[in-house]
Amino acid sequence: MIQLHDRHGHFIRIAHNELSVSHPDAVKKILLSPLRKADWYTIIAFPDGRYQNPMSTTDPKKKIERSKNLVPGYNISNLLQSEAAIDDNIHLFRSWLDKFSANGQPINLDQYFAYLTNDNVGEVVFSKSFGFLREGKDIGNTIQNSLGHNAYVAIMGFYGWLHTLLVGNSFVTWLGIMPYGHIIETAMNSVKDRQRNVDARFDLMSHWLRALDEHSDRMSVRDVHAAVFNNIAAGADTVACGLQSFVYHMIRHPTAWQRVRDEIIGAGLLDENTIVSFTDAQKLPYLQACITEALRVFGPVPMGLPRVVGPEGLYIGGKPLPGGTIVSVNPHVIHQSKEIWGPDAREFNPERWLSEDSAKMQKYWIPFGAGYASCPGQNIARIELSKITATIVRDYDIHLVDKAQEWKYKAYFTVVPHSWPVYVNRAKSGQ
Ligand code: HEM
Repeated sequence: MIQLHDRHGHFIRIAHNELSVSHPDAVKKILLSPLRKADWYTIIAFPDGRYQNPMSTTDPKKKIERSKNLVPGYNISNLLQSEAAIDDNIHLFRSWLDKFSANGQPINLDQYFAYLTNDNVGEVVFSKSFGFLREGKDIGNTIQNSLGHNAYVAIMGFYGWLHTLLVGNSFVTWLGIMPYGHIIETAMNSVKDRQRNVDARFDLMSHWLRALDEHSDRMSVRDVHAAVFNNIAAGADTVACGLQSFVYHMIRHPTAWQRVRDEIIGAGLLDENTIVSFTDAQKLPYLQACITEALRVFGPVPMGLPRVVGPEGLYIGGKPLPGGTIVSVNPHVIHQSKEIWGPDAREFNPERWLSEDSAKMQKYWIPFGAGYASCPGQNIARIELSKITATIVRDYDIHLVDKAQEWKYKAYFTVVPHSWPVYVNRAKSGQ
């Protein structure tokens, strides 16, 4: 899509009634305005159409109404109640890195990042890890299957009727034959357990069950189930990709790696028995610039976010777009635009975020989308990315097994990189 825009300009017709738009005004005129989401989103009602949720709801007003019951849980101070549980998972993750470091064997970080982010999302949403890190394996092939789910959603969203016929119906849900096994089972059991003890911990589910208690007129237990599915589905691959992008680009820029380590040492965050806290990691401007740049140069969502032009039509860059046209804004396309970012748009350059122009650039930085439909989980992502990257850079040296090897990736609604094995070594303390 990036190459097509390079060759043919701001507007690429990608279906009979759909345009991919790369014009700099697209963020403001498409994502930041209250245009209806395209029908593709209706597939997000998983496992079937009874489980409507904010993402599957295309009408902006109804979407905002649905989100209202769920959003208070996502504020930072609530989320930080799960920080100790995230720390426990990062300790487990480090014990795997230490094992590979000790035996000198290469590690596929994509797998271990996926275990870590799945276990973290379990903790944040319903105070339960899925146990991937404890076992050091993809229990029941769940993560592999979720990749199939990711591909299915990206494609079948365009064939809603076929999806309903094949799997998106209550009969198939009742049969219980879909391959989400371990994740859905753990999630459903947790909702059931928690309904007996709403106050077990201050996690997202406790907020949602309390909202259900207070507003049973505008919410049902199915809304809670849908929110749990949705957050688990949206909250692991994405953060894992962000972590991969950070490490992959930083090990190719060793001076940036060292500069972050120096920043951490300079801030006195030297105790290797502790995981760097979110509060401390936030105070490291160069680390934050590197995370921001990793999400820009290769962010987790490479698919267009489609909206429908209202009946009055829309002008973008002087081009008239008739009412009913589907217009989509692809974060990868916007993030690679030389018109927006300059000639080094396709290079990893964290310094751009420390320049005077960074505030102007921020409005084109859309890894989490933008506007009324943007990612509600971005604070969770920021907490995880800040803590995990700071701890890894402080504690490890990482090298590609084959310096010339580029990663490979599978791109659906989210993109999942793989095949870039590395050696990890414990860093000498304070260097
Ligand atoms: C770096 C990590 C992440 C990125 C880049 C990301 C990006 C996105 C994007 C682009 C969307 C769709 C916006 C649209 O349709 O216009 C989205 C939606 C969503 N994300 Fe994230 N996300 C991340 C992490 C998370 C996490 C950690 C969670 C929760 C645990 C989460 C939960 C959700 C949910 C529930 C939706 C659908 C919400 C709605 O439409 O109201 N995301 N995310």
